[in-house]
Amino acid sequence: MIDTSLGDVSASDSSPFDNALLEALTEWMPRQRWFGGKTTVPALRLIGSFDLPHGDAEVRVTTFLVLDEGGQQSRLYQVPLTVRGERVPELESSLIVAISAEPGSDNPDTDVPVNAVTVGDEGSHTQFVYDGTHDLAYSGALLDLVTRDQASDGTGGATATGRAQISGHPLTVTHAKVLSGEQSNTSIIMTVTSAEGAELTPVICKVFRVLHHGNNPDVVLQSALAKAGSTRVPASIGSVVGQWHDSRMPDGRTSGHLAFAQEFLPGVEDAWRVALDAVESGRSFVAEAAALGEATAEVHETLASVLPTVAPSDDLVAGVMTSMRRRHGGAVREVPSLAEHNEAIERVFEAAEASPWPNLQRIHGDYHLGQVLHTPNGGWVLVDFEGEPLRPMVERSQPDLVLRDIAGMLRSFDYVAGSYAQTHPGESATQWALDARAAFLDAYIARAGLDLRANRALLDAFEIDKALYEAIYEVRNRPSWVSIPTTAVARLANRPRG
Ligand SMILES: Nc1ncnc2c1ncn2[C@@H]1O[C@H](COP(=O)(O)OP(=O)(O)O)[C@@H](O)[C@H]1O
Ligand SMILES: O=P(O)(O)O[C@H]1O[C@H](CO)[C@@H](O[C@H]2O[C@H](CO)[C@@H](O)[C@H](O)[C@H]2O)[C@H](O)[C@H]1O
Repeated sequence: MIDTSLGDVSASDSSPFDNALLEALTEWMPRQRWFGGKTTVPALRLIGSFDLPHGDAEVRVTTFLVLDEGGQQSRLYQVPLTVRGERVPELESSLIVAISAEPGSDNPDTDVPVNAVTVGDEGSHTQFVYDGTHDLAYSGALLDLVTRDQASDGTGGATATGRAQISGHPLTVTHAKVLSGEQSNTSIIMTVTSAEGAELTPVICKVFRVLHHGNNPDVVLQSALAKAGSTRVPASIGSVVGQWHDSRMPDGRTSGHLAFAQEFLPGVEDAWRVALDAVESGRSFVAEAAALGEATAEVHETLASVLPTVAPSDDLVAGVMTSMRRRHGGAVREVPSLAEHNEAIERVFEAAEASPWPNLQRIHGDYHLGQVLHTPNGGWVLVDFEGEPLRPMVERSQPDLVLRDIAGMLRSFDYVAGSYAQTHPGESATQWALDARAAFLDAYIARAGLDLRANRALLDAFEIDKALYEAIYEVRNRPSWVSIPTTAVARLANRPRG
């Protein structure tokens, strides 16, 4: 259990309204996709909150920073809320709670609905609390904070500060919609106009749900690439940095990214969908995989030129191998059938450890087909540089080996074949995946000048490591898919080696 003494809103600051709301969030948060502690009842504590300035006096736009101490590891969540005196029919499905207070009373009569639509007892002092990410008022206030470099000081020492990357361009949000799907954060797609009323390229603003100390690699890496003029990421618009109390820090405070806004590329498909369409219709993916290999090498090259790189000292190599072995142990605990390959895996790890290693540098970190978008004119564009959600944030922010990204994408081609075989019994897309793999590697090697095949044990070790990660991910999230990575572990660990 980590030290969770983050500090909190002092008893005198914490109003009956806050307490009632926290009780409602205890019911509501576990039903949200981004909530991580699925197996335990949350134990929530409010550690701070801040309001965002905006023009509508009828609505309060606020954000609660809520610590969940219910699981093995505490998690700090960002929960944007809007509070309105009137019920809004269009926001009905985003209603979290209605809280009624007698005028002048310290003890509000709280109505915590079992689900968001069974709210009763609405008096003239009822406050309707909505999931802010679905309320246009929140989107407008958030983008204002970013593009106007505004700041907000809140309770419990919490603050939020906008950092525009395009200066002098205040934007008005005219429409906003939360991106649907299985996301670990909440992304809002915003239709925006300029100060003169002209409709501009839409914006996607990712609201980070689980907060971490330090800079988020998604913001750092995409901003650095965009600043370097790379067209392999969407243009960056800006970010929000938060501060909050954390008694584990020397000065009792910490900071981290709260949100990231970038250009939204409308009508694009991710490479996972493009690849599935190809395999379903019997089309090769060789040309697309080659272009992806080249785009990947280009992004790695840019990252190495604008962010630190480091030579593979014995200590660094040992650190990476320790983390691989730790993951191997964890995967065997969660998927015991993997144990039959323990010795073979260890042999690959030992061979990898003894191999020559390239320099370490910043990388994507969780690279797979779902993280790449196909744009009609610009080819492949990469998103979501946050790293593997199951890996600690400090590790994700360190220089690493490009082989981790390469292995991630190679695993993804295998996943296409694996998912195809599941839905087409008796058929195989193995050759389709092998061809895509060869084309990706050839193009990467040609552009980067790094012969990934010359040192096969190192690449095998990273592929095994990724497949072990996937086995853990699948057993926790999609148990019917776990055979895709476990079959790969068996194949890679026992591959004949000269
Ligand atoms: N700039 C963008 N333009 C168009 N679509 C995007 C953009 N950024 C993200 N997406 C879409 O949103 C999905 C989720 O974004 P992602 O950054 O992966 O969020 P999460 O961290 O929550 O998984 C992506 O797979 C992609 O389909
Ligand atoms: O949520 P993220 O996109 O950051 O990544 C997590 O979820 C991915 C699944 O959506 C998972 O990717 C695995 O499944 C993909 C097919 O759905 C496949 O293309 C990837 O190769 C495979 O790793 C990813 O591992 C996980 O971190």
